[in-house]
Amino acid sequence: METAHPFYTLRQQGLVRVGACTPAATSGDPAENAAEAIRNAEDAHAKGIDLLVYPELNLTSYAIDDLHLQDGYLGAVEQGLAELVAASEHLRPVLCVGAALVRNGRLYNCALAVHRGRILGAVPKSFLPNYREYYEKRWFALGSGVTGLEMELCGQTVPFGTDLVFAASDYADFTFHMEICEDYWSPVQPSTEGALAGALILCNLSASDITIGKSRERKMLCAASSSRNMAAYIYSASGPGESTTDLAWDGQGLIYELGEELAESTRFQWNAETVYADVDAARLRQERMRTGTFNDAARHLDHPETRFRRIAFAHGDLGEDRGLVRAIRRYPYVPNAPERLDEDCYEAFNIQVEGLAKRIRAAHAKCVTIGISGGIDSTHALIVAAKAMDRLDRPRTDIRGYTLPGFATGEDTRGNAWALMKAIGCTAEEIDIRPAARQMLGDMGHPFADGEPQYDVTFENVQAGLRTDYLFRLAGQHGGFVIGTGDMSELALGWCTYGVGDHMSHYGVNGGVPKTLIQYLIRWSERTNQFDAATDEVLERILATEISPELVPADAETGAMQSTEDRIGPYALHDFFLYWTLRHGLAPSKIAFLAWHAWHDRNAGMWPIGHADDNRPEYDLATIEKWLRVFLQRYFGFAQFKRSALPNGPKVSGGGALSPRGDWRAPSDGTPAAWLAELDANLPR
Ligand SMILES: Nc1ncnc2c1ncn2[C@@H]1O[C@H](COP(=O)(O)OP(=O)(O)OC[C@H]2O[C@@H]([n+]3cccc(C(=O)O)c3)[C@H](O)[C@@H]2O)[C@@H](O)[C@H]1O
Ligand SMILES: Nc1ncnc2c1ncn2[C@@H]1O[C@H](COP(=O)(O)OP(=O)(O)OP(=O)(O)O)[C@@H](O)[C@H]1O
Ligand SMILES: NC(=O)CC[C@H](N)C(=O)O
Repeated sequence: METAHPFYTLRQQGLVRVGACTPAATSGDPAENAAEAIRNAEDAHAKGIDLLVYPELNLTSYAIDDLHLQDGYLGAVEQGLAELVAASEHLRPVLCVGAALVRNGRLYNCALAVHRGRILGAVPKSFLPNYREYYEKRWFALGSGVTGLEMELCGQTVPFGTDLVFAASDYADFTFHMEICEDYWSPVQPSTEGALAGALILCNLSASDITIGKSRERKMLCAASSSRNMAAYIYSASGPGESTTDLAWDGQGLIYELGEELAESTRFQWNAETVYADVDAARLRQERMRTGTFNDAARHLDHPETRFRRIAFAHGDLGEDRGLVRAIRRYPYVPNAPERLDEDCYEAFNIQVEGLAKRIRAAHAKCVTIGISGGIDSTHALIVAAKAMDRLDRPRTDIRGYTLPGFATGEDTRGNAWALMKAIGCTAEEIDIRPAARQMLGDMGHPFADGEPQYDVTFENVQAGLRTDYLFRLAGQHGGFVIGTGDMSELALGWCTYGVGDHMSHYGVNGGVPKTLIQYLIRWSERTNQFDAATDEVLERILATEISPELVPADAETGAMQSTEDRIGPYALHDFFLYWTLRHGLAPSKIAFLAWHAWHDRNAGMWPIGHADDNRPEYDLATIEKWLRVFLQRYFGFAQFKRSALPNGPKVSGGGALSPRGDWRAPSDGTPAAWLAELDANLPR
């Protein structure tokens, strides 16, 4: 295998490829089960899998009743294990295999970690089911409380106990724990202690007979375990080939991470199957670090890491490019699946409406004022305000919409602004800000006042400032307050005019909504008939218009409007960068790695439902790097002072918010140097 630039390797990015194997079982034949396990391990090796989880007692067989207690049989199990250990010598994955083993005259139902010819440890099952169809206490000794021991196995001295976590010495964040089937049905799950002791990946070797509804129950437990323990959870249940004397087996392999399913096997099939996925162990470590409850829970259980043995092993990763087996959303704030998208939009929209309605009532506002540009942010703020007034049983005329054309306002957007205000039924007015702007620019000695085409930031900010000035004074005049329209993406970038500008308002309804979601919220309001057909028609027109602040006149030769995305980069990428920075704290090079996998091929992966076919860009690594630099410079540098003085507004997304009183606190005089240096050091050149 060829060595790749570290940037392209899973190890560098803190990802570990894990597999759940459902082998073809042969009931009561350890030699054949070992041979099958070796075939599965070789297949996993070829797939580049780092950690492979087999079912409970896969070498021994689970449903063999009193055969478990036959010395002749137990010898065959150890022989099978020895063959697997020998075969593992040249294989990549750590193998989590199940076998019944005798130690000190007691038979234990064990999970063993086997890697490159070494048995790293043996963990006995803590909880033995002995109710309904289960009789495990008839054969096995309880593992609960068994710690600190060793056993002799296949000529090796092997750590034995429920106090083991395994950690690769040459692969950061590759740490795991093993538990066995019933262990995760228990109210006190052994893997919780393993997680608190440092394991990021939790493995469950299971022999769970299938009855109606059991699959859902197992998924629920995987989701809950991975979510509560802030971990990846790999689960493998025995499949066809186990004895069907009284029970049946479906072979269910599952991989979960932080409550979300990454992979699932096909059940009820005779052939072996290994499902696999790349789990983001570094993200899990981050998640624990940023959720104090995880530390508190360790204290609550008297710090399991002081009791656990940490078994080190050298993984021996060769540093090859193994691609990425993991779905990465192009739009982290926009779900791909239609039902999820509708649910998210319903919640987002109602959070905004609820936030504003409460504020209107609390402020005893006679009206609200909004600057209506014909762009999507102010459009969205207006439809949220309309619903808020509806909910308060007040007329929509209590919304005072102002279109405030300046030097660069296009006729189309101005027309859209008017059409929208009419369709919504708010009070609509127009004030030409150009005379006031000319006056101000002249007073300031700006060359534009003398006819020079100097369209600099001052020229822009004078217009943005005057609009805000008008809106605040009009709000005061009419007994109301100003609704801010700026969105979360603009706050991330500091893409607004500070203080006396669109940065300021009395209540910012969109501050918690990223730009990429706003378009979907407007579409959702159309799809779910929140407004009438006339409004929907205007909304469609507005969605079709390119995002532009319209602060600088159109190009004299081409007539092209100033495009926001030409200047600061695509919001699609900025929202991607924002999500992984704000919510997960990932290093910039890791974010570039994920962005490249998500965006470099327009035909790969999913697009959100309804996403236009003719608007499916792709970005190479150089482009991603270019805009990521802009993002880092603005987000960690220049933009924070604007966020530190932010109006109130509701948090909307689980992906974070930028209020200095909420999810994101940072100094207003910071520097992006460390993040830019990390990018320099780790991107391929
Ligand atoms: N850390 C810090 N603490 C305190 N003050 C700091 C500061 N860093 C810069 N400053 C000062 O802040 C000022 C610069 O900030 P600011 O006045 O906001 O102005 P600035 O960010 O330079 O300009 C606003 C930008 O936002 C764009 N914009 C405006 C309006 C709407 C939209 C839109 O598309 O929605 C876009 C516009 O095109 C322009 O590029 C300077 O006077 C600078 O000295
Ligand atoms: N011509 C205009 N008339 C009224 N208000 C305006 C006008 N232009 C800008 N504004 C106000 O300033 C805000 C920021 O304007 P700008 O167009 O620069 O950015 P934007 O983020 O693209 O917003 P939008 O999508 O609402 O246009 C707008 O949301 C709007 O409230
Ligand atoms: N092997 C086991 O521990 C099976 C018990 C488990 N509660 C089940 O329902 O599948």
